Amino acid sequence: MKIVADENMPLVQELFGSFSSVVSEAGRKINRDYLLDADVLLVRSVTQVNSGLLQDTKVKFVGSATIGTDHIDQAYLSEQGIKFAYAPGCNAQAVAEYVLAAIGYWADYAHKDLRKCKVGIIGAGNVGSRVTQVLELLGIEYCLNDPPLHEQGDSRQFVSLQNIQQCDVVTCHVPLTMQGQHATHHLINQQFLSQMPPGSLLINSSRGAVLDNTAALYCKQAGQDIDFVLDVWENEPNLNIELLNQSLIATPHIAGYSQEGKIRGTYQLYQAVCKWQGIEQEFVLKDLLPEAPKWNASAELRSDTGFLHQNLRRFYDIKSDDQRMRQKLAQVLRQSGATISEEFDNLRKNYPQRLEFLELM
Ligand SMILES: NC(=O)C1=CN([C@@H]2O[C@H](COP(=O)(O)OP(=O)(O)OC[C@H]3O[C@@H](n4cnc5c(N)ncnc54)[C@H](O)[C@@H]3O)[C@@H](O)[C@H]2O)C=CC1
Ligand SMILES: O=C(O)C(=O)[C@H](O)COP(=O)(O)O
Repeated sequence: MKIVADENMPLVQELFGSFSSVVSEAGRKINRDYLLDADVLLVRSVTQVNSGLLQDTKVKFVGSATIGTDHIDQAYLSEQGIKFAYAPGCNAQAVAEYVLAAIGYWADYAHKDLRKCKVGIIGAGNVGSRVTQVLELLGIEYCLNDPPLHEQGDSRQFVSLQNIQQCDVVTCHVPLTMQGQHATHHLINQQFLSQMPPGSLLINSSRGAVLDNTAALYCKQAGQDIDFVLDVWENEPNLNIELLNQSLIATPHIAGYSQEGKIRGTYQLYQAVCKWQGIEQEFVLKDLLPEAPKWNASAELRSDTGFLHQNLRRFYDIKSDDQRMRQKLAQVLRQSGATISEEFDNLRKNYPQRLEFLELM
């Protein structure tokens, strides 16, 4: 068996090497030439998997070590009888910790008392649910919006998007969908943004196009008093620098980039390939995950979340990710040579080790 894999996937050789040859390559460079004699293709979100990539190849299994699957033409794979697997929930905790760090930084920056704030969560799946766990841990009020789950009979209480947009903090945890009754493309649009109260915060760590980036820039340029924490951008990796400049926190699509999240992603695909091939698994996940110091959000923190940012930053300092991105992209703009897109990808490829720090169920 021959596997072609994104070079940003950890442990591929270790997990698959005993029963397959493995070729690793930068995700954006994987093209049909790499795949002509490949049986399995393992990608991350930067490789568009469709007929243009797979036609006339013998690939029979595609795996994406990610939660989001908007880069995969699943209808084509199904038509061609190509098996598909992804990694639901693999890095959900990392995103929830990113959101907590963003809220903590904003509260510190804007002198907000989080005990008097309400967080509106759009999308109550793996990530959104972990965000609720984190907020409950800290005694911070929240509400949920998820029409598909509500229609499926989920027993949790849900509110309308109109209620969400009145919250002090809005955080998006939906897939990017272009069609259908609940399509999420530009879900956060000019109308939504205009209804957000002065001094509120919008966090987008889902997909760039869930937020209309042009509308977001317009509202800031028009002087609207809302803050943005943006991890994902329309037209990645060629993001809108002016929107970055207008954001409180800007990061290069790394909300899910904990070591554990990346390892779980590869491991979930290892499990899927072993099942597909009838191979007995040699490895167990817990033996692959790093030891990490855990933060016990003590009771007193529940009473005074004012120290949230100061307490959190020793585990994850979101502002350092923001500063690194701004410095690197500013260098690009000053010098010829590298491009914004190349630097965006470099920031992700060379992202420093980050370990998960919360004990969630
Ligand atoms: N920035 C990053 O590094 C990461 C980003 N993501 C993104 O976050 C998204 C969510 O991740 P999970 O929560 O694990 O996915 P999930 O599939 O567990 O949950 C998504 C939820 O969104 C809901 N939903 C769909 N359309 C909606 C709409 N129009 N309004 C409200 N809710 C809607 C679904 O019913 C579902 O409950 C992923 O699809 C991915 O695009 C995920 C991991 C890392
Ligand atoms: O899992 C997802 O969905 C994500 O957004 C990942 O953080 C994407 O990471 P890459 O696949 O782009 O490395």
